[in-house]
Parts: sequence; structure tokens; C-alpha cells
Amino acid sequence: MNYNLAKEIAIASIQQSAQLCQQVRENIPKAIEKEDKSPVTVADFGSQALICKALKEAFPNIPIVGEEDATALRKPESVDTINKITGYVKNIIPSATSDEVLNWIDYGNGKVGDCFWTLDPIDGTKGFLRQDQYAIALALIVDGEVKLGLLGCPALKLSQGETGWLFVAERGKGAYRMPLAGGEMIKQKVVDKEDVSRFRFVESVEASHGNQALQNTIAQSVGITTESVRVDSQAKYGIVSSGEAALYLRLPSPKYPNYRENIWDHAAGAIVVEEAGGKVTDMYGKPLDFATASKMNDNRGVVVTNGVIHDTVIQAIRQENN
Ligand SMILES: Nc1ncnc2c1ncn2[C@@H]1O[C@H](COP(=O)(O)O)[C@@H](O)[C@H]1OP(=O)(O)O
Ligand SMILES: [Mg+2]
Ligand SMILES: [Mg+2]
Ligand SMILES: [Mg+2]
Repeated sequence: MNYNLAKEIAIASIQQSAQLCQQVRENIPKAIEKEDKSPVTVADFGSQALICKALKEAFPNIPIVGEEDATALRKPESVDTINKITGYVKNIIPSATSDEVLNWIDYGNGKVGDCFWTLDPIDGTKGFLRQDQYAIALALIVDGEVKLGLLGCPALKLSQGETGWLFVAERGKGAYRMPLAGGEMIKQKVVDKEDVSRFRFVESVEASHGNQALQNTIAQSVGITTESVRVDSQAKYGIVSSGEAALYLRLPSPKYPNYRENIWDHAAGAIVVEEAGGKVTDMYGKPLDFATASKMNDNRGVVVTNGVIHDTVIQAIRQENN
């Protein structure tokens, strides 16, 4: 597999998708409610259409496991929505038709296997709607291991540089970030233990996506006394990978004890942190399973660290659960 070509196609398609998402955001999009009651917008669909089209043209035989699906858009009552999506896609691909856009979205109905992409066209739709953080997350998984991960964060501002970053990581070759609009690649490195000023922890904004009380207890028990930084989406992985936080905790929400994490919500972020020297496991220290299904049924929670504090965090969680 030519990972360089894959990276190039992925970067270009995420840049296109970020343009579409930002255009939608300027027009204050409305949430559409999905069957599972979670929100989706014309940007989620438009982003999935653009990225799936680009990937399928370059790699026709590699399935794409994407979050969104066009079934609901094919109903007669959804004609306004699909026309709106196609309008945005046409700003990038003028020749696009609604039928093509529907088919491009449904390229994302691939199944997990020995080599596949997984795509969250907008991770953190609630953040996107709130005009806060969101991410465009794409990963390539080969023989059960994440080989490539790309995280487009159009609204992310770090301690230096402009707003809007694209994180790129290839297994064994390090993690980098570049300005989303293009520019030099900056090598990523997680925070050292000594750098206490950046010894912070990040967690979701949405209380229902984690267990904020327990997350704060665990963070304090490993010496992080500052308030948590609440950020939507996998941008949290980019922040840990950039060394601007030491810990991202995502413990099961007491409200949804049976919730299982989707692979598209973590694959890209995981390699972006691991290739910067960090570590990503579930709350028991088990590796995340990206190979078996689109949901990580045998994992509970997600723990993301700078590596050096990982075992201490897992130990602290174990103690709290006894
Ligand atoms: N109960 C839950 N626990 C953990 N994550 C959740 C839960 N409900 C939704 N999510 C997912 O959290 C992700 C956003 O993460 P964050 O809160 O860190 O921004 C979304 O992909 C969302 O999935 P979905 O889009 O399918 O609702
Ligand atoms: Mg969603
Ligand atoms: Mg999503
Ligand atoms: Mg998501």
C-alpha cells in the first residue's frame, strides 16, 4: 500500500471537506435528528460525500466504514435536505448531482476487514452546532492496526499559530500537524512529566459523553490539580499530541452504561497521540479494538495520556472502581 499517495489524497479531501463545513457553519446550520436521536447536519453528509468520493476514486477496492448513511436522504420528504447538501458540494465540485452525492455518501457503508478506512465526517456535531470544536477524522486500518490517521480541526487554536490544524500520523513515522490551509509540518510530541504548566487534562463538553465527576477525581489523584479543559471532538487527541495536555479521560457515562465507542470516534486520534509518544487504551488498560466491528464492544471508556503517567491513571481508575 502506498501510504504517501493515501496521505496526499486524504489531506486534500479533508481540506475540501473543511471548506464545506466552514461554509455551512457560517449559515448557522440546523440539527437534523437521526434515528438514534443524535444530531446530524448537511455538513456531516457533505463532508462524507467529498471524502468518500476522493478515496473511492483513488482506492476503489478499499472499503470505507463511515458514520453517516444516505438512506434517510433518499426519502421524498428529504428532498430539500439533499438539495441543500448538493448545493454545498457543488461549491467544491460544480458538476455534482444529487444522485452522485447520495452514492458518494453511501460509499461509507463499507464493512470492517483486513484493510479499510474509517471516517467520522464531523466528529462532535454538537460542538459544530454550538460553534465550538469539531473534527474531520479519517483513519486507515490494516490487519487490525491503525496505519494512518488524519484529524482536521478547523476551529482549533493552540498556544501558537493560527486557528485550524490538520494532524497527520503514519505508523512508525511520527505524528505531525500542519495549518489546515497548508504549510510546514510541525513534529508532534506529548508533554514531559516535568512540564507541570502544561500538565492539564481534557474531557468532553457534553456531560452525557463521559463521567465528569470520576474523571476529575482520577485527574487529581495523578497530580493534575487544574480545572479540566472541556473540548468537543477528537480535537482533544490533537491537544494531547501537541503536548498541551497530559491526559484525556473518557469514562463511561453513568446515564448510558451500555454505550460502546465507535471506531471512527477514536482511530485517527489514537495514532496521532501514539506517534507523538503517548498511549491510548480503554479504562482497564486494554488496547482499543479497531478490527472486529464498527463499535468497540469489548472496550469500556478511553484513556489517552502522554505515556509516562498511563499506568498510574489505570491504577487510579482500578482503585476507584473497587
Ligand atoms: N453516551 C456517550 N458516551 C460517549 N460518547 C458519546 C455518547 N453519545 C454520543 N457520543 C459520541 O461522542 C462523540 C463526540 O465526542 P465529544 O463529546 O468528545 O465531542 C460523538 O461522535 C458522539 O457520537 P454520535 O455522533 O454518534 O452521537
Ligand atoms: Mg454523530
Ligand atoms: Mg460524526
Ligand atoms: Mg463522532
